[in-house]
Amino acid sequence: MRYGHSVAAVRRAEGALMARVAEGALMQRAAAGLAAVGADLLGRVYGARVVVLAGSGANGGDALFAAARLLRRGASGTAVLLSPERAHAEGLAAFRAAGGRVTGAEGGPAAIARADLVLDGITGIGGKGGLRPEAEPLAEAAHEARAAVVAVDLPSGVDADTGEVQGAAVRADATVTFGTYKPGLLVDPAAEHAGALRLVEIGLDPAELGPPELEALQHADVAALLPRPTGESDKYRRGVVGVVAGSERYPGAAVLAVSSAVRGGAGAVRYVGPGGTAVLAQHPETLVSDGSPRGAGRVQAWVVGPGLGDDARARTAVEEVLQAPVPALVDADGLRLLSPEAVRRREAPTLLTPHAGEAAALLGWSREDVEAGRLRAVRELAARFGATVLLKGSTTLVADPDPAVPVRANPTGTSWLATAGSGDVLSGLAGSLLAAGLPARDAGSTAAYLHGIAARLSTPPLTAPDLAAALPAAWQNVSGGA
Ligand SMILES: NC(=O)C1=CN([C@@H]2O[C@H](COP(=O)(O)OP(=O)(O)OC[C@H]3O[C@@H](n4cnc5c(N)ncnc54)[C@H](OP(=O)(O)O)[C@@H]3O)[C@@H](O)[C@H]2O)[C@@H](O)CC1
Ligand SMILES: [K+]
Repeated sequence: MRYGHSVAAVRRAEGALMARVAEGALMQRAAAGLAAVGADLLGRVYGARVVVLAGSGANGGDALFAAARLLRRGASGTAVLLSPERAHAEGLAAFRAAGGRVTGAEGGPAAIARADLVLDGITGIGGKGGLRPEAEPLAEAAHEARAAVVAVDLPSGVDADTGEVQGAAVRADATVTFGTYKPGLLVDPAAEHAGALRLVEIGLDPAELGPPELEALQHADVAALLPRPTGESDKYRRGVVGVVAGSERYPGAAVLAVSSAVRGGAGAVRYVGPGGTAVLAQHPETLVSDGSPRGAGRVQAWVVGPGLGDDARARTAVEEVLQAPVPALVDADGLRLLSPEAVRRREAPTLLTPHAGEAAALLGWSREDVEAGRLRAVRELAARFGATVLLKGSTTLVADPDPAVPVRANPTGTSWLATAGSGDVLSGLAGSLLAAGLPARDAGSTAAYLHGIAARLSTPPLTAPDLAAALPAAWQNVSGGA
């Protein structure tokens, strides 16, 4: 698991640690880790040209000390100081002593254009708002240069706690972060600025850090969560998932949601709706009925919404699913038809799976506001509906209704997932995991993880059926065949 802690938690743990170690020791640990990543990216340090973008805080200090280490191994270097009179004094002295040159912001773009490596030490967790105007041309030049850009702790200009980006921010190829991940590194739009993530341990005490704001599953976490049949299992004990999807107008959504539900860990899939013939043609193992959910027989979880349309039948289906005493996933058209009150009244878990546009409609926000403030949006939805909410996107987020429970951010997303029917595949899969007994946050985050891996294993440009077909391979890839 990767954990993302708030700036307040990092400051608290840093304060406790600083009281126990020699002054400057933490910065040296950070600089050593940063220099090692820089050396890795350069391949050959001797003769390489390193540029440091140094703000006035400790973030600039880290970058200057790291550059000094590279200079001592034969690199040449220029520090671009954003406020020359307030640069980190010890870092600057070490950099100069190692032979580094110094310039003001105006000399930055020319130096960056010739660089092999740019260390972005403008701001770290002390940064407020986007980049200031004097730093913007430097971020721009770094983005355009051929140099590898390494962000120190965070890409400067992104919000560490929320992942929001107000105005300009540095775009890095890699980010070396210290002690713990920050939520912003795992949530878009900031995550898009961070590139590959590297964590450098500096000795922060987990007890001082406290619970994380955010978590990102890794392979081993997902492998441990995936349901596995035992000797005692039969199809009913493994869970039956009911899928209410598709309509005369959109029969394809039914087939897609079922195609992932049958591959999602439940023992059987019950399909309810007018698409039974199309579903059976693709998945003869499905139990089909064209009545309404209430009369369809027992299930351990319902999925309602993909391609459902909005006629009277669709409305009744959503109502009946929300009245059922089993976990329910509501997606797509189901989100337009649900009554918030009916969701709040439920005792069994509810998982809502909106994309940004649907989330905006549910919240009464603009789509742009949801996209810019994804963490805020998903938490707000979970609180308002008293439900688990999966907000789709390149970093899909899953929030529990209890605000003390960390939000899960999915690290496996890819832009190839932005394809028609991809959401239907995700709902069938997550519903199947719910029926197999996973709690809603685990079902949603595990489904998002596998969905992303399936996309990565498929040959682009991928289609939704490819994605469903790749789920067994994704499952194997994550669980190592176990
Ligand atoms: N956590 C740990 O254990 C360890 C942390 N370490 C490191 O310390 C870093 C935090 O350092 P920090 O607290 O000195 O703040 P930092 O991020 O350098 O920036 C503050 C300066 O930036 C300025 N500034 C603000 N906003 C701005 C903007 N939008 N655009 C431009 N400038 C802006 C502001 O200046 P002012 O407002 O005074 O002009 C202020 O002086 C942390 O990220 C990590 O790298 C490591 O050394 C090892 C141990
Ligand atoms: K930075």
